[in-house]
Amino acid sequence: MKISAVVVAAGRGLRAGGDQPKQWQPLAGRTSTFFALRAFARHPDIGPVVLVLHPDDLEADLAPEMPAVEVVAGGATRSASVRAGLEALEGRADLVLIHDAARPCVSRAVIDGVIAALQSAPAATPALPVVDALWRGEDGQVAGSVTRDGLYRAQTPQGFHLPDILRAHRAHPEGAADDVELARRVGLRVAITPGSEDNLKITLPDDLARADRILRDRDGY
Ligand SMILES: Nc1ccn([C@@H]2O[C@H](COP(=O)(O)OP(=O)(O)OP(=O)(O)O)[C@@H](O)[C@H]2O)c(=O)n1
Ligand SMILES: C[C@](O)(CO)[C@H](O)COP(=O)(O)O
Repeated sequence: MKISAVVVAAGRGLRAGGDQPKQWQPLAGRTSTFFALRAFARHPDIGPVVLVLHPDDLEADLAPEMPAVEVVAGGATRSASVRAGLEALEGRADLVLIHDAARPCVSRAVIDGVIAALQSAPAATPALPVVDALWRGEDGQVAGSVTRDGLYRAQTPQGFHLPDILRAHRAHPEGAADDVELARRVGLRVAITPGSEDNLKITLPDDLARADRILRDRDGY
């Protein structure tokens, strides 16, 4: 089966702050987008790879050393950006892995876990079980406990059969937090595969430094 990838990099990174969006800030000598893209571009079983950029970034010489990929313009929401990438792939792949450019430390093992699950499942996502106690807070006070049983922290790449996830996006242009949620809205069952603590999403200011440490600790990063 032909496996493609969509890497979404069209957000503005408001929660992370900084003088440019988080996916373009310096990280281990490159950028988060570089490392996220490279994980898919150098995988021997994956291609084509589509990079989704903010319209303002299309003309910018943001990444002279980027892996060779196709580029399309994203939209105002993550879902709109993903859909732009999926539309560009229509008819050219069987499977698609959808990944955040803001998750630069994704490993080959996490990617391969999703691909393996897609051989028998309609959709698959890496995730980590919640291990901490969970509370609801009100006015700075602990107001109650929430069971952690059966709760997971979602990661990417989220994997699908390309026609299925295109159908889900077209049926639900209102979008959702992630593609798993849209897939479930059209009735797809989504398998959970092993995630990794290293596969963090750069979201808040300190996350860049953490990702930097993870990448520099890897051999030949
Ligand atoms: N309109 C958008 C919004 C998000 N993304 C991408 O989706 C991924 C996950 O989104 P998130 O972490 O929420 O990124 P931002 O929207 O950029 O962050 P923030 O909400 O802090 O502004 C990121 O790689 C981001 O670039 C995108 O391609 N298009
Ligand atoms: C897709 C995702 O990375 C799953 O954890 C996440 O939903 C992306 O965006 P969010 O704005 O941080 O929810």
